[in-house]
Amino acid sequence: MNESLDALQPTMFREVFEHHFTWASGFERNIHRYADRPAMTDLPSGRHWTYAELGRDTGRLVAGLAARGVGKGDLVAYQLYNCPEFAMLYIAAQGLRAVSSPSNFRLAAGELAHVFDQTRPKVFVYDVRLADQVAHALELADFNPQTLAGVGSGELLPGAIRFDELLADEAPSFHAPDDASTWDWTSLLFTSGTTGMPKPVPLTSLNEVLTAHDVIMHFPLNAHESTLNMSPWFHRGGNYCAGPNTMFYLGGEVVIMPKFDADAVLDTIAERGLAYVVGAPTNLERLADAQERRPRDLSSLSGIVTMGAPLERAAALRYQRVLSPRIANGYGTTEGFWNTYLRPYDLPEGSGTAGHACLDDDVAVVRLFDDRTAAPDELAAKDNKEVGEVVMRTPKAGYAYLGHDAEAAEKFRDGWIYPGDLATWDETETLTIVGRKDDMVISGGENVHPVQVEEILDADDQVVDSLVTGLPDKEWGQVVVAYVVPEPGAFTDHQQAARHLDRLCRDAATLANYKRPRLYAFVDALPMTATGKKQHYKMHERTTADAAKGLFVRP
Ligand SMILES: CC(=O)SCCNC(=O)CCNC(=O)[C@H](O)C(C)(C)COP(=O)(O)OP(=O)(O)OC[C@H]1O[C@@H](n2cnc3c(N)ncnc32)[C@H](O)[C@@H]1OP(=O)(O)O
Repeated sequence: MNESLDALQPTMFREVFEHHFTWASGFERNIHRYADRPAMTDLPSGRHWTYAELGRDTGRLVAGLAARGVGKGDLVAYQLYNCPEFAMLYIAAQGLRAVSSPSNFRLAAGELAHVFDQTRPKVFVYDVRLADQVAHALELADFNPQTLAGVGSGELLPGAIRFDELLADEAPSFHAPDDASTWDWTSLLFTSGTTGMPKPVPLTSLNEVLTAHDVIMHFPLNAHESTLNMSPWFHRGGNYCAGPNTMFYLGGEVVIMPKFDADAVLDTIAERGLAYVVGAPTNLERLADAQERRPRDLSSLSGIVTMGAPLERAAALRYQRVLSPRIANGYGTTEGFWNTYLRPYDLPEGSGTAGHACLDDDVAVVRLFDDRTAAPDELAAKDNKEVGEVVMRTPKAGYAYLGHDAEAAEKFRDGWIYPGDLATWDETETLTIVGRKDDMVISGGENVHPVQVEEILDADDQVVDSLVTGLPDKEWGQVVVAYVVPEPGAFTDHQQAARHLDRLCRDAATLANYKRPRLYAFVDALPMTATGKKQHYKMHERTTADAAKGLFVRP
């Protein structure tokens, strides 16, 4: 050992790493480096920003929020469709060492109240079109944020101000705080826990930077390119997958379309020469249908990236043929972003798989015991495609939940994330996702936890028991379906019964609309374990056959 080298400390590097390797520093660099280049274009309003203009407006927002007392560690929460204000709040929070926290605009009032209960944000910004549900949620949570602001021209809630009033008249351009640290918590996202209710996932500035790096490298993306992320930005796969997080760190342009419309996306690719579009497989399915109906020139595309649900083999091959030869698919979680990536050159052979581990990540499939607990030290066999649990270790995760220590201890163990996905791998360590440990359904890229729906159905006095699962579907990946055991003599008219239960779900304050079952089947009994647990996988296995037999009733 060279003692002089051993005694030498990388002190200056540590300083630079900690204070100048933040997401905010990266964005600030681009304000100057790419001052006159396009940063953001909002398609519905036609508004657009260069980097200098975005630096100016986010500087005004930083000053306006600071004047309202927002500082280090304060939560700046918002419930917005993809829009310029969303991007500006995300940036401005980083200019204050505050924490930005977007929530799902499809949440039911009771679910949003749960978000308020857990986080009590100092600022809450909402789209005025969501005013009714926000008002209901604030009332349920008995909560009044210090600052409540509305985006849009409709009527405001009592006590709310317009978003524009948050912008100071005079302020310096955005500046990364000198004391900001790569270790600061900068974002708080939400994932649905085992109960289905939103659970807060914090990310550090370093997580934000490394996620941007990862996306830039894997697509790959260049600073002169424009992207359109079709997913809602409140998802990790939205903002972070060539949305504001990546593109403003890189210096490229974000094109905003708040409401997904396949024809409008294809027209925009052709008109604006977009390099990438990103979305869940459901988005791609609709794009492919629309492109087949009316072909456009999509030659500007460097690729299409999808995540949020498995990409089926036949679908991947079709999108390659109809949309772009370069189709990619990331597999991961809100906690850790993507950890495997199906690269365009893996196609067509690899289609249907989730590809290989990402550059900075360790991914393994570990053996399961009979009761489906993982054996962390034993790998699942690669040669006979043994089904195990996939685990990952990644610098893109914060390895924490806010206020859910028990669930954090379950999910994060010895530096590994246990997301609950069942998978196989082969000799080349290509991963294939085959199911879930916890019976979660993925519909259109959104997670639905059966228990959250079953609780609502079971509360009806004509229902003995219910079981919610997913029916495989070409467009949605899976459609949420419910098997219901009625009380003797109840629900003789199945059509009427389905309508009654659908109304129950629509009216439930704790269930977002997209989670409600689209089909119902009425059965005499449900499969149970010896200890009285519902066996979802058994019903899941028969859904396709039941659909073919016409067993399901649409409300
Ligand atoms: C690690 C990660 O973060 S990856 C996350 C990736 N996930 C995603 O990106 C989510 C992608 N999904 C979506 O954006 C949307 O669900 C879409 C685009 C697929 C469908 O949305 P839209 O067609 O715009 O639906 P819209 O909002 O107009 O609602 C129409 C109906 O569809 C329902 N709906 C919307 N999304 C879904 C869904 N995912 N599943 C089931 N139903 C849905 C709505 O509840 C509504 O029902 P109703 O008319 O009976 O009330």
